[in-house]
Amino acid sequence: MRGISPSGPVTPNLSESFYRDVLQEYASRIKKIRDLVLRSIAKLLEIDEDYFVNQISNKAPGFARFNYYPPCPRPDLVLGLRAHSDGGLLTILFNDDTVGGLQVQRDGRWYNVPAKPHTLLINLADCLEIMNNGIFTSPVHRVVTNVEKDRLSLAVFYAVDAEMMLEPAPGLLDDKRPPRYKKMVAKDFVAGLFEHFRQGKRFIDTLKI
Ligand SMILES: O=C(O)CCC(=O)C(=O)O
Ligand SMILES: [Fe+2]
Repeated sequence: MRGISPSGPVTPNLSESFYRDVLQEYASRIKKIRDLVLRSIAKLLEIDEDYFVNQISNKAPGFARFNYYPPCPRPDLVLGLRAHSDGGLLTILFNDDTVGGLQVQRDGRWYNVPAKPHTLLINLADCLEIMNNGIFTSPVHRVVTNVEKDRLSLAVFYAVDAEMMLEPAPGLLDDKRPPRYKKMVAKDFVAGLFEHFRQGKRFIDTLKI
């Protein structure tokens, strides 16, 4: 998938339909990984194995985004992508295997995610954090720039239907485990996400009870 030269991205002379076919093939393969991960999380939480998979209706959107980070002479001043958590259900990230840059935050510290060949990185995202009532959380991450090398990544974001009510799975709630997030219609959540991202804040934090 990679086409990078020291002077910038190379666009091989391949047709639009070739890219479409490759992306469609990729999307259909990673969908199986998405469902496997969602089922595994449900199993770990001891709820109906299909609970999260069933939250993805035919109307639920999925987006692919190619990120290109050119070399930057001042990584100390410029980020490739500012700190955020992904807003949807799950993100599958296909990272450049030769250049690092992705960092994950934990307890206020940043950790480098190693660049590894043949590796997909799966991010649990905000909607899934709400649905699992905060047992598994959506990690804050960012991308730092590199003086010499450019970098590519492909992120596929799986979201939920815009009209869906976002709320913790009923199977995870009882008298001792009350909901930790306020309910919200998914489209209102998405609208809030972008507004908060611009301000460098996380919308999900405003929904915590
Ligand atoms: O480029 C990366 O490694 C991360 C991209 C990312 O976090 C995003 O697109 O939301
Ligand atoms: Fe992200």
